[in-house]
Amino acid sequence: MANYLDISHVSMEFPTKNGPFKALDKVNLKIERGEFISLIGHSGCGKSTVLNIVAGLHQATEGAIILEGKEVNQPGPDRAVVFQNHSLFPWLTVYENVEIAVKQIFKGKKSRAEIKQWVEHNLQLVHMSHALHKYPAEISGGMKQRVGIARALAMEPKVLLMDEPFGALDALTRAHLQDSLMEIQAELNNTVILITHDVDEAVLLSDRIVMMSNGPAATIGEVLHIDLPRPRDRLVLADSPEYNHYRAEVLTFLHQKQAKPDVPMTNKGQQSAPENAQGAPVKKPPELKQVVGG
Ligand SMILES: Nc1ncnc2c1ncn2[C@@H]1O[C@H](COP(=O)(O)OP(=O)(O)OP(=O)(O)O)[C@@H](O)[C@H]1O
Repeated sequence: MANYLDISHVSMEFPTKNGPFKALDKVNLKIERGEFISLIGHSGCGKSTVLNIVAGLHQATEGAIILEGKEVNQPGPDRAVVFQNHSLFPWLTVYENVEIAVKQIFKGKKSRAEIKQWVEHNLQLVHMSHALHKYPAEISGGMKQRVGIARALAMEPKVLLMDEPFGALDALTRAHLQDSLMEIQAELNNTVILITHDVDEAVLLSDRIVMMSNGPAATIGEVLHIDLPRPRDRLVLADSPEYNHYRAEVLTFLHQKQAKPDVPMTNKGQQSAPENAQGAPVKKPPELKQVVGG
């Protein structure tokens, strides 16, 4: 079905002590059911703001979010969010962290046995069945992120919103989670908006990559359709001319069309990270956020 989710003429102005700051200007994006969309752009361009508006956490100054024909302007279980820093309750086990969301959503609709089965099924999807009774402090960062994804999936949201869900993970764990996400996507066909700074991640996972211009008053610069057959295998794709063409298109957008000065500062006062030879951000202290580059 076309236009499952419509981000329609969305502008956002934040009040600041120096007067209003226009972060977004007329962002327009129509997303089909089951589409996997990545949002990419330089640090501070407004990706999280777009996601937070879709999630209902921010109110757009202008425009609207229409989901299945209805305007949404507050948070709801139809839009589950997975953040970069897993948000598990430390006093609950892996199982209980998912169960709490499932009980909230399916109260009165699923029996106790069905709830148990559903929680276990979703944890199985993210390969966490072996750790049901562990506490967050007893599992790795990658595992916590898996649990966060299971919790979001278990809510059966209409749209899954992911804000750099793998940003804090090492490259190998990140690759495993990307593969898991592709498997899950093949099975469930979720509608997903993913924010990422990782060009390879965007090309590997997406049906479309939405590239945002630099702020202030950021908007959608270009949209790239990724017409690679699924299932996608990162090793096969590494040698694929099509894959490398898409990758080059995104890099050209970011580093030529929307190039930033050598040492960019966002208006959050954060300095960008240096990149390695592949254009991936180099690991840096946790207080600095990773960026695509400058
Ligand atoms: N509550 C706020 N008040 C004032 N300005 C804000 C607020 N939230 C975000 N901004 C500004 O809006 C712009 C977009 O921020 P946003 O966090 O959406 O960018 P981003 O692309 O997600 O950045 P990053 O990639 O670094 O996470 C930035 O200039 C930011 O400083």
